[in-house]
Amino acid sequence: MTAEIINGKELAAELKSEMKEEVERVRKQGIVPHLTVVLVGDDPASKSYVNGKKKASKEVGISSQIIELPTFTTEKELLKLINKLNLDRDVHGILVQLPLPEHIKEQSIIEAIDPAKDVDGFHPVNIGRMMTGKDTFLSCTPYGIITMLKSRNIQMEGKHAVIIGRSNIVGKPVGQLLLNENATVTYCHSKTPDLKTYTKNADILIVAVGKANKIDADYLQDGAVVIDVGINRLADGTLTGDVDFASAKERASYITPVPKGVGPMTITMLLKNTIKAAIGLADK
Ligand SMILES: Nc1nc(=O)c2c([nH]1)NC[C@@H]1CN(c3ccc(C(=O)N[C@@H](CCC(=O)O)C(=O)O)cc3)C=[N+]21
Repeated sequence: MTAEIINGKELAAELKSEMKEEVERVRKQGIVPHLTVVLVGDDPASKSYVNGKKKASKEVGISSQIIELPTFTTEKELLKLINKLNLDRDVHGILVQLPLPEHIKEQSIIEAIDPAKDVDGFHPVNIGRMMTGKDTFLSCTPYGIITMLKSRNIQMEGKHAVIIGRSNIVGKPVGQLLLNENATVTYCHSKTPDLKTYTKNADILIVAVGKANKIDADYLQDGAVVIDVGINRLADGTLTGDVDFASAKERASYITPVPKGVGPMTITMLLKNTIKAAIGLADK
């Protein structure tokens, strides 16, 4: 079997053109959706992601601002800024780019953001709402993954979804969303012995391990749906996922590439959350 490729960049473009119209509509009601991105330090990868967010916001008519702070910014200073942004009625979405420098406790920053402006969906209140299946801001990568599956009408109900990786921003929440869709969910991680026993039984395999080309066709059941969340930059500068694409696509039914897969969808869901935040806050 040769898999159908789910191109995240193309799907993102379709969704962005729909969102552009929605932004035009809300702008007519006097709401100008605004996203503030806070970047602490000068990690080149973070800078490039943040610029991607700014560019995508512009494409759909969302106003955005990047606040760049030096690495030596203290936790207290950052908390003060967040508090100011929480109170600013013109700011609808607040995103603090992760990872933060080591001297800043990420969790205190995440918990300081007003849940109504938490377009990343990382605040414990929003995670709790997601777990209980309530309307909320879904974390962007998991939300993007579910949107990719739905775009191809891939059935989740009753299917065995296996997730490799248990991070708070990808693995754990994507499992919850799949469970909400009535999939049977198995979490695997770096301490799981004999990974193949699990992956071989996966109808849907979500790979978020951060190791280039770790999963090849040998790990897959025939016809599996393979979602590659990895972004690994090789020594020669090329970007590759956690899945050996050339090998896996010969056994999968659907597969997402890297680049042009989950990454562009992550940014697109952030825009969707920002519009939702703007509409939600306007009612307050
Ligand atoms: N608070 C916070 N929220 C995030 O959502 C967040 C974060 N911190 N920290 C880092 C990760 C990573 N992330 C990506 C988004 C888009 C691409 C993306 O668009 N990638 C392109 C390639 C981009 C390139 O060429 O470098 C692609 O896969 O086609 C990748 C990675 C968001 N993150």
